[in-house]
Amino acid sequence: MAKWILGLTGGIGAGKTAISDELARFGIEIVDADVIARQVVQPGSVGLRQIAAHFGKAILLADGSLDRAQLRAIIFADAAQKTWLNNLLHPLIRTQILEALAHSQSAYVVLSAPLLFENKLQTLCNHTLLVDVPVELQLARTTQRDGVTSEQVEQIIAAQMPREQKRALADDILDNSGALADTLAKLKQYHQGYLLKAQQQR
Ligand SMILES: CC(C)(COP(=O)(O)OP(=O)(O)OC[C@H]1O[C@@H](n2cnc3c(N)ncnc32)[C@H](O)[C@@H]1O)[C@@H](O)C(=O)NCCC(=O)NCCS
Ligand SMILES: Nc1ncnc2c1ncn2[C@@H]1O[C@H](COP(=O)(O)OP(=O)(O)OP(=O)(O)O)[C@@H](O)[C@H]1O
Repeated sequence: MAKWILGLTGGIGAGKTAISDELARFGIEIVDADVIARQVVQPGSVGLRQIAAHFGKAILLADGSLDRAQLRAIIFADAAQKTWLNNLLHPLIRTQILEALAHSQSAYVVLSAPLLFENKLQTLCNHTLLVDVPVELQLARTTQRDGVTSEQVEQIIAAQMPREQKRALADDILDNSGALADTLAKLKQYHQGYLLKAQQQR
Protein backbone atom coordinates (compact mmCIF):
# COMPACT_ATOMS: atom_id res chain seq x y z
CA MET A 1 0.00 0.00 0.00
CA ALA A 2 1.43 3.36 -0.99
CA LYS A 3 1.85 5.61 2.02
CA TRP A 4 0.76 9.19 2.25
CA ILE A 5 3.38 11.06 4.27
CA LEU A 6 2.88 14.41 5.95
CA GLY A 7 6.10 16.27 6.72
CA LEU A 8 5.66 18.31 9.91
CA THR A 9 8.25 20.94 10.66
CA GLY A 10 8.90 24.15 12.56
CA GLY A 11 11.82 25.76 14.33
CA ILE A 12 12.84 25.00 17.90
CA GLY A 13 9.93 25.51 20.29
CA ALA A 14 7.39 26.26 17.54
CA GLY A 15 5.05 23.48 18.67
CA LYS A 16 5.78 20.33 16.61
CA THR A 17 5.39 18.06 19.62
CA ALA A 18 2.11 19.66 20.67
CA ILE A 19 0.82 19.12 17.12
CA SER A 20 2.12 15.58 16.69
CA ASP A 21 0.75 14.57 20.12
CA GLU A 22 -2.71 15.65 18.93
CA LEU A 23 -2.36 13.80 15.59
CA ALA A 24 -1.28 10.70 17.55
CA ARG A 25 -4.50 11.01 19.58
CA PHE A 26 -6.33 10.82 16.22
CA GLY A 27 -4.57 7.48 15.59
CA ILE A 28 -1.91 8.81 13.24
CA GLU A 29 1.57 7.29 13.57
CA ILE A 30 4.39 9.75 14.18
CA VAL A 31 7.96 9.26 13.04
CA ASP A 32 9.88 11.83 15.09
CA ALA A 33 13.39 12.80 13.92
CA ASP A 34 14.27 14.16 17.39
CA VAL A 35 13.41 10.78 18.96
CA ILE A 36 15.41 8.93 16.30
CA ALA A 37 18.32 11.37 16.83
CA ARG A 38 18.47 10.08 20.42
CA GLN A 39 18.25 6.42 19.39
CA VAL A 40 21.24 6.66 17.07
CA VAL A 41 23.48 7.81 19.94
CA GLN A 42 22.38 5.25 22.54
CA PRO A 43 25.19 3.59 24.53
CA GLY A 44 26.74 0.87 22.36
CA SER A 45 25.79 2.59 19.08
CA VAL A 46 28.22 3.37 16.26
CA GLY A 47 27.11 7.01 16.51
CA LEU A 48 28.08 7.38 20.17
CA ARG A 49 31.40 5.58 19.64
CA GLN A 50 32.34 8.02 16.88
CA ILE A 51 31.29 11.04 18.97
CA ALA A 52 33.45 9.83 21.90
CA ALA A 53 36.39 9.24 19.53
CA HIS A 54 36.04 12.76 18.08
CA PHE A 55 35.26 14.85 21.18
CA GLY A 56 36.98 12.66 23.79
CA LYS A 57 35.54 10.54 26.61
CA ALA A 58 34.66 13.70 28.58
CA ILE A 59 31.63 14.04 26.28
CA LEU A 60 30.11 11.02 28.10
CA LEU A 61 28.30 11.07 31.43
CA ALA A 62 29.33 8.71 34.25
CA ASP A 63 26.81 6.08 33.06
CA GLY A 64 28.33 6.05 29.56
CA SER A 65 25.49 7.97 27.90
CA LEU A 66 25.94 11.15 25.88
CA ASP A 67 26.23 14.44 27.78
CA ARG A 68 23.69 16.20 25.55
CA ALA A 69 23.93 19.59 27.30
CA GLN A 70 27.70 19.64 26.79
CA LEU A 71 27.46 18.61 23.13
CA ARG A 72 24.73 21.22 22.56
CA ALA A 73 26.97 23.94 24.03
CA ILE A 74 29.87 22.85 21.78
CA ILE A 75 28.09 22.52 18.45
CA PHE A 76 25.93 25.64 18.55
CA ALA A 77 29.01 27.76 19.40
CA ASP A 78 31.23 26.19 16.71
CA ALA A 79 29.91 25.79 13.16
CA ALA A 80 32.67 23.36 12.13
CA GLN A 81 31.85 20.99 15.00
CA LYS A 82 28.15 21.25 14.17
CA THR A 83 28.90 20.31 10.56
CA TRP A 84 30.95 17.35 11.76
CA LEU A 85 28.10 16.13 13.98
CA ASN A 86 25.46 16.70 11.29
CA ASN A 87 27.56 14.78 8.76
CA LEU A 88 27.79 11.87 11.19
CA LEU A 89 24.21 11.79 12.45
CA HIS A 90 21.99 12.94 9.59
CA PRO A 91 22.62 9.90 7.34
CA LEU A 92 22.04 7.59 10.35
CA ILE A 93 18.82 9.46 11.20
CA ARG A 94 17.63 9.35 7.60
CA THR A 95 18.10 5.57 7.40
CA GLN A 96 16.02 5.06 10.55
CA ILE A 97 13.34 7.48 9.28
CA LEU A 98 12.98 5.48 6.05
CA GLU A 99 12.69 2.25 8.03
CA ALA A 100 10.05 3.66 10.39
CA LEU A 101 8.02 5.16 7.53
CA ALA A 102 8.08 1.81 5.73
CA HIS A 103 6.56 0.09 8.78
CA SER A 104 3.77 2.60 9.41
CA GLN A 105 0.18 1.36 9.25
CA SER A 106 -2.07 4.33 10.00
CA ALA A 107 -4.35 6.22 7.57
CA TYR A 108 -1.41 8.47 6.86
CA VAL A 109 1.92 8.92 8.61
CA VAL A 110 3.65 12.02 9.97
CA LEU A 111 7.35 12.68 9.64
CA SER A 112 8.13 15.30 12.29
CA ALA A 113 11.54 16.92 11.80
CA PRO A 114 12.89 20.32 12.85
CA LEU A 115 15.32 20.17 9.91
CA LEU A 116 12.85 18.83 7.30
CA PHE A 117 13.66 21.49 4.69
CA GLU A 118 17.31 21.94 5.70
CA ASN A 119 17.91 18.22 5.04
CA LYS A 120 15.54 17.99 2.05
CA LEU A 121 13.42 15.40 3.85
CA GLN A 122 10.34 16.97 2.24
CA THR A 123 11.28 14.93 -0.84
CA LEU A 124 10.07 11.87 1.13
CA CYS A 125 6.71 13.55 1.80
CA ASN A 126 3.46 14.04 -0.11
CA HIS A 127 2.63 17.25 1.71
CA THR A 128 4.21 19.56 4.29
CA LEU A 129 2.84 21.41 7.31
CA LEU A 130 4.83 24.17 9.00
CA VAL A 131 3.96 25.04 12.59
CA ASP A 132 4.91 28.65 12.84
CA VAL A 133 5.41 31.27 15.56
CA PRO A 134 7.42 34.51 15.70
CA VAL A 135 11.00 34.15 16.98
CA GLU A 136 10.10 35.97 20.23
CA LEU A 137 7.66 33.17 21.06
CA GLN A 138 10.18 30.47 20.11
CA LEU A 139 12.56 32.10 22.60
CA ALA A 140 9.98 32.52 25.36
CA ARG A 141 8.53 29.01 25.08
CA THR A 142 11.86 27.19 24.72
CA THR A 143 13.56 29.02 27.59
CA GLN A 144 10.58 28.25 29.80
CA ARG A 145 10.39 24.58 28.72
CA ASP A 146 14.11 23.74 28.83
CA GLY A 147 15.48 26.16 31.43
CA VAL A 148 18.10 27.41 28.95
CA THR A 149 19.12 31.01 28.23
CA SER A 150 17.76 33.14 25.37
CA GLU A 151 21.30 33.30 23.97
CA GLN A 152 21.46 29.51 23.70
CA VAL A 153 18.12 29.36 21.91
CA GLU A 154 19.16 32.23 19.61
CA GLN A 155 22.25 30.22 18.60
CA ILE A 156 20.05 27.25 17.71
CA ILE A 157 17.58 29.41 15.76
CA ALA A 158 20.55 30.88 13.86
CA ALA A 159 21.53 27.31 12.86
CA GLN A 160 18.09 26.68 11.34
CA MET A 161 16.51 27.86 8.09
CA PRO A 162 14.98 31.34 8.50
CA ARG A 163 11.26 31.34 9.12
CA GLU A 164 10.40 33.17 5.89
CA GLN A 165 12.18 30.54 3.78
CA LYS A 166 10.31 27.77 5.54
CA ARG A 167 7.03 29.60 5.03
CA ALA A 168 7.75 29.79 1.29
CA LEU A 169 8.45 26.05 1.07
CA ALA A 170 5.55 24.71 3.16
CA ASP A 171 2.25 23.54 1.64
CA ASP A 172 0.29 24.48 4.77
CA ILE A 173 1.12 26.82 7.62
CA LEU A 174 -0.33 26.44 11.10
CA ASP A 175 -0.04 29.60 13.17
CA ASN A 176 0.65 28.57 16.79
CA SER A 177 1.09 32.04 18.24
CA GLY A 178 -2.30 32.06 19.97
CA ALA A 179 -3.89 29.65 22.41
CA LEU A 180 -3.03 25.99 21.81
CA ALA A 181 -6.75 25.14 21.68
CA ASP A 182 -7.15 27.45 18.65
CA THR A 183 -4.18 25.83 16.92
CA LEU A 184 -5.58 22.37 17.58
CA ALA A 185 -8.99 23.36 16.19
CA LYS A 186 -7.35 24.47 12.94
CA LEU A 187 -5.21 21.32 12.98
CA LYS A 188 -8.36 19.19 13.11
CA GLN A 189 -9.53 20.80 9.86
CA TYR A 190 -6.18 20.12 8.21
CA HIS A 191 -6.31 16.53 9.51
CA GLN A 192 -9.70 15.94 7.84
CA GLY A 193 -8.23 17.17 4.57
CA TYR A 194 -5.16 14.94 4.95
CA LEU A 195 -7.36 11.88 5.53
CA LEU A 196 -9.14 12.64 2.25
CA LYS A 197 -5.90 13.16 0.34
CA ALA A 198 -4.48 9.92 1.72
CA GLN A 199 -7.67 8.04 0.82
CA GLN A 200 -7.66 9.46 -2.73
CA GLN A 201 -4.13 8.18 -3.24
CA ARG A 202 -5.17 4.58 -2.58
C1 LIG B 1 23.18 18.63 20.13
C2 LIG B 1 22.22 17.69 20.82
C3 LIG B 1 22.98 16.53 21.48
C4 LIG B 1 21.50 18.49 21.94
O1 LIG B 1 20.56 17.65 22.56
P1 LIG B 1 19.29 18.25 23.35
O2 LIG B 1 18.70 17.08 24.11
O3 LIG B 1 19.74 19.43 24.14
O4 LIG B 1 18.29 18.77 22.24
P2 LIG B 1 17.27 17.98 21.27
O5 LIG B 1 17.98 16.86 20.60
O6 LIG B 1 16.03 17.65 22.02
O7 LIG B 1 17.01 19.08 20.13
C5 LIG B 1 16.24 20.23 20.44
C6 LIG B 1 16.05 21.06 19.22
O8 LIG B 1 17.29 21.62 18.80
C7 LIG B 1 17.28 21.81 17.40
N1 LIG B 1 18.43 21.10 16.79
C8 LIG B 1 18.99 19.91 17.19
N2 LIG B 1 20.04 19.60 16.42
C9 LIG B 1 20.15 20.58 15.51
C10 LIG B 1 21.05 20.82 14.44
N3 LIG B 1 22.04 19.95 14.15
N4 LIG B 1 20.88 21.96 13.71
C11 LIG B 1 19.89 22.85 13.99
N5 LIG B 1 19.01 22.66 15.00
C12 LIG B 1 19.13 21.55 15.74
C13 LIG B 1 15.94 21.24 16.91
O9 LIG B 1 14.98 22.26 16.81
C14 LIG B 1 15.56 20.30 18.01
O10 LIG B 1 14.16 20.08 18.06
C15 LIG B 1 21.15 17.12 19.83
O11 LIG B 1 20.26 18.13 19.44
C16 LIG B 1 21.76 16.46 18.59
O12 LIG B 1 22.26 15.35 18.68
N6 LIG B 1 21.70 17.16 17.43
C17 LIG B 1 22.21 16.64 16.19
C18 LIG B 1 21.17 15.76 15.52
C19 LIG B 1 20.09 16.60 14.85
O13 LIG B 1 20.35 17.29 13.88
N7 LIG B 1 18.88 16.51 15.40
C20 LIG B 1 17.75 17.21 14.86
C21 LIG B 1 16.76 16.26 14.29
S1 LIG B 1 17.22 15.67 12.69
N1 LIG C 1 -0.09 27.68 21.61
C1 LIG C 1 0.73 27.54 22.65
N2 LIG C 1 0.64 28.39 23.69
C2 LIG C 1 1.49 28.28 24.77
N3 LIG C 1 2.46 27.34 24.88
C3 LIG C 1 2.60 26.48 23.86
C4 LIG C 1 1.75 26.53 22.70
N4 LIG C 1 2.15 25.54 21.86
C5 LIG C 1 3.17 24.90 22.46
N5 LIG C 1 3.45 25.46 23.66
C6 LIG C 1 4.53 25.09 24.60
O1 LIG C 1 5.72 25.60 24.01
C7 LIG C 1 6.80 24.67 24.21
C8 LIG C 1 7.35 24.26 22.83
O2 LIG C 1 6.39 23.43 22.18
P1 LIG C 1 6.82 22.01 21.58
O3 LIG C 1 7.66 21.26 22.58
O4 LIG C 1 5.61 21.34 21.04
O5 LIG C 1 7.78 22.54 20.39
P2 LIG C 1 8.69 21.72 19.38
O6 LIG C 1 8.50 22.37 18.05
O7 LIG C 1 8.40 20.27 19.48
O8 LIG C 1 10.14 22.06 19.93
P3 LIG C 1 11.60 21.36 19.62
O9 LIG C 1 11.98 21.71 18.22
O10 LIG C 1 12.49 22.01 20.60
O11 LIG C 1 11.46 19.89 19.86
C9 LIG C 1 6.25 23.51 25.03
O12 LIG C 1 6.55 23.74 26.39
C10 LIG C 1 4.74 23.59 24.76
O13 LIG C 1 4.00 23.07 25.84
